[in-house]
Amino acid sequence: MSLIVDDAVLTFPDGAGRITAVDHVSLSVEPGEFAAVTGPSGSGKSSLLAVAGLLQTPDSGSVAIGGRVVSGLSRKDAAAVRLSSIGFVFQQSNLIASLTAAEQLEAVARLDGRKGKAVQDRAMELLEAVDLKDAASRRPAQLSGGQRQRVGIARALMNSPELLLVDEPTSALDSERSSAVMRLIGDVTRDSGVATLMVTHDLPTLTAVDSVYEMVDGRLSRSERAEAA
Ligand SMILES: Nc1ncnc2c1ncn2[C@@H]1O[C@H](COP(=O)(O)OP(=O)(O)OP(=O)(O)O)[C@@H](O)[C@H]1O
Repeated sequence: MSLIVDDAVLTFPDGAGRITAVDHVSLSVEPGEFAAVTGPSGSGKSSLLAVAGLLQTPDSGSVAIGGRVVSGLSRKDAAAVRLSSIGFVFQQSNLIASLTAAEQLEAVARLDGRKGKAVQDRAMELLEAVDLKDAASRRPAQLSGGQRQRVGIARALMNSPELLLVDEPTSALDSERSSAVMRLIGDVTRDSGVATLMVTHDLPTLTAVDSVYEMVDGRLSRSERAEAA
């Protein structure tokens, strides 16, 4: 299994008490599996992604990536795991305005201490996978919203992560572009063997996913929609 969340609990201070954002959640995602979590606003979806992405340490329970328990690491070690093993795709593509599409990807490798021809080749290979090879030298202002999101997806795969975490990737896109981005995430998940966990409100596009979970009040359950998807 690429991702195993085991009985995770995450609480936040709330006035005199605490609010339970993630309530005894267990979940596993296999290599090449595209799993989606839906649920109402405030149900804990982003908190679950933050736990899986080592941005929040659970109060109890554990997170394992590629068979290694990674919850409870020091900040420095958690940052190293994030860089080497986890790709993030956000609601907005969060690209750097001054860099070309290829440079956005190369910058990630540089953070990991890698540069040169192998890195440039990997960036071009990924831009080709998201159908943007011809746009490699364009800057974000010269790309459409959907193209920017595709650069963001390619960038998240640059360090060949075991786990891809995706937060509402289509909230800024119209329905046609949303479907294309979903299909693309499904394709790269299967082709690269990464385990993908996505949070979304975007129910119509869930046909592209392998498994669907629903989060309500911090608790996660397998959705009946999984059968339909
Ligand atoms: N940093 C924080 N401090 C305090 N409370 C928080 C914090 N982050 C989230 N919460 C609370 O935890 C609960 C779950 O929030 P979360 O953002 O995970 O939900 P969500 O399902 O992702 O919502 P949305 O769909 O609106 O993004 C909410 O009650 C929220 O107010």
